[in-house]
Order: sequence, then structure tokens, then C-alpha cells
Amino acid sequence: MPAIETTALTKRYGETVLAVDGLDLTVGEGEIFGFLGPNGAGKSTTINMLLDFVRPSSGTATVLGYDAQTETEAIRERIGVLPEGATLYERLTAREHVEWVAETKRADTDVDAVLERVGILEDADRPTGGFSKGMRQRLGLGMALVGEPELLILDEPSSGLDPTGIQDMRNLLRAEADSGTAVFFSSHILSEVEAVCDRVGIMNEGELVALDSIDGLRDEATGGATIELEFEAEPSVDLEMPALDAIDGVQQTTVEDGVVTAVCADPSVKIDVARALDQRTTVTDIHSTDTSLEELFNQYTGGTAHAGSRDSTGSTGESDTRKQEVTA
Ligand SMILES: Nc1ncnc2c1ncn2[C@@H]1O[C@H](COP(=O)(O)OP(=O)(O)OP(=O)(O)O)[C@@H](O)[C@H]1O
Repeated sequence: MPAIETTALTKRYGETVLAVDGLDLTVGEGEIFGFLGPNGAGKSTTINMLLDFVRPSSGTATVLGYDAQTETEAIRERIGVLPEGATLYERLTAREHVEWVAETKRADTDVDAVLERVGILEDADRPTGGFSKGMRQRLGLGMALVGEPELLILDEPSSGLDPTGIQDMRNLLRAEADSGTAVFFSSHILSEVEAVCDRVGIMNEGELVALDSIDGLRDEATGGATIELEFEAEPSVDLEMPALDAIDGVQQTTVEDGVVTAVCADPSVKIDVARALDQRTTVTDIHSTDTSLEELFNQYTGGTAHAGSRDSTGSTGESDTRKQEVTA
């Protein structure tokens, strides 16, 4: 039974806004699924339809096999939710929040263990009115974990978290998935999705424009990869560059200061370039740059995302162009 299944799920707001347009999506048991898209793509609207906060204009959705509109209670008992901008009761402590969720879910929960898992046990007895954004987010995540849910639905879970918080959150999601919990989370932080997801779906203007693993998306993406090869400088090598240009899939080559740079249409071409150059001279080092997830995202969303999309820490993190050492 899929954790989430939507069929032709559609939401219109008024006459003009088509927020979600015929979404067909299946998320499997124990899968970590990243729901990506630029602002206004329809991610929150989709999540809100799964949670019955918003009624679809047409189409259907099931969560853990239950109808998202008619069997909401059965769903609520079995899932954990971190809504966008979760509201807390300022005068209640973190512990009281978790206890309250445990009561509503009738779950036998070790409250201290939950608070410990999300790293706020030390602040358990403080009213949440004085909590920082990151602490609020950690508490929200803790509340979502109550009752060992079969599915976690998290809207922008790393919003407000510092780098340690983001890493903790990733580890936690991975541990949850390993224990069989499916995780569905929305994000516009591409590095977050890359680091933790089994599959991603990219929304743009209400439509699902891509659905695959990160590697699968990379393979599909145009723009390929760039390879830089350092070689022992020999004057004759420059003259032989046309031989590299002639390799199938090589779009452009340049030579400068003992470094050949080849732009390849497809990452698999990189090895052909390395072999060809190595036949002519001694290659001393190789650097390979894959299409970054950021570029990929832009390809699917028509460049709506900014290459410098920043996470809450202001860092572009791993979403920057990835460089890997390659051994030929
Ligand atoms: N209550 C509403 N009334 C009218 N339009 C709405 C409403 N909620 C969302 N929309 C519109 O629906 C579209 C999708 O919005 P949604 O919030 O689902 O996008 P999102 O992908 O979650 O964006 P973000 O990353 O900014 O949270 C947008 O055009 C938005 O303006």
C-alpha cells in the first residue's frame, strides 16, 4: 500500500489561480520523498489537500490507503505532521506540547526521549514563547514524531535550522525511514533534498515536471558535465585538441596552462576524453564537475530558482556546483 497516492489532484483558487493541476503521484512505504519547487509551485497546497486543510477542486488523494477527505481521523492517528510555520502556544513548555500531542493521539510516548531526539531536552520545561526559530522547528519535528507515525509529512522542515540542526534533521529522517516510516517533505533547499531523498518530484506552476531519483534526474538533464585534465606540458598536445573535439558528445574544449577543459553533453563522455588525452600525453590530475542540482532545478522550472538559493544559514551548502575527484 502506498504511503501517498494522488490521482488527477487539482486545486483552483477562484477563476484564475490553478494552484495544483492534475497531480498524479505515488509515494511508497518507507520512502523519503522530496517535494521540490519554487515559490508558488503548489507544494503547500498539495500538502494541505493531503491533510484535508484544503479541499480539492477535483481528483482524489489517499494517505496510507485512507481517503484524504473522508477518512481524516484514521489518517491523523497514523501520521506525523510538521505544517508550514507551525504555531505554538507561547505559555506552554516544550514538554507540555509533546504531552498534548501524545494525549490527542492516545499514544504511549516517552516524552523525554522525543525531546532528546530533537535536541531540546535541556529546554523541555521552558515556555516556548522564548524559543528561537530553530528551537521551535525542532519542537515541531518532535511533535510530528509522537506515536511512531507510519508517515511524516513535513512542510519545509529545515526552515530556521542552523547547519547542525539541518544535519540532525537529516539523520533523524534517515533513521525514521530505516525503521519503515515514509517521509514526504517539501523544500526549496536543493542540497537538503539531494542529501536525504530517495526520490524527488519537482513542481512548477502546479504541475509535476519531474519525478525521479537525483541521479536519474541528473542523467536526464541536459548540460552534462565538465572535465578538467591536467597534463604534463608538451607543445605538441595543443595541436591535437581537434581529436578531443571530435569525440562524440564533446561540446567544447579549451587548453590553458597545462589544463584541458572539456564540456560534455553527457557525463559518460568524460571518460572518453580522459582516455583520448592520456593516449597523447601524461594526464597528471582529473577534476570532474557534474551538472549541479541547482542547474537541474532551473532546467525543470524554467530558471525560476536562483542559482544562489540560500538555506536558512545563508550558505549555499552542497547545492553549489559539485566537484569530485575522479580516478581515471
Ligand atoms: N488560500 C489561497 N487563496 C488564493 N490563492 C492561493 C491560496 N493558497 C495558495 N494560493 C496560490 O496557489 C499557488 C500555489 O501556492 P502554494 O502555497 O501551494 O505554493 P508553494 O509551492 O507551497 O510555495 P512556497 O514555496 O512559496 O510555500 C500560488 O499561486 C498561490 O498564490
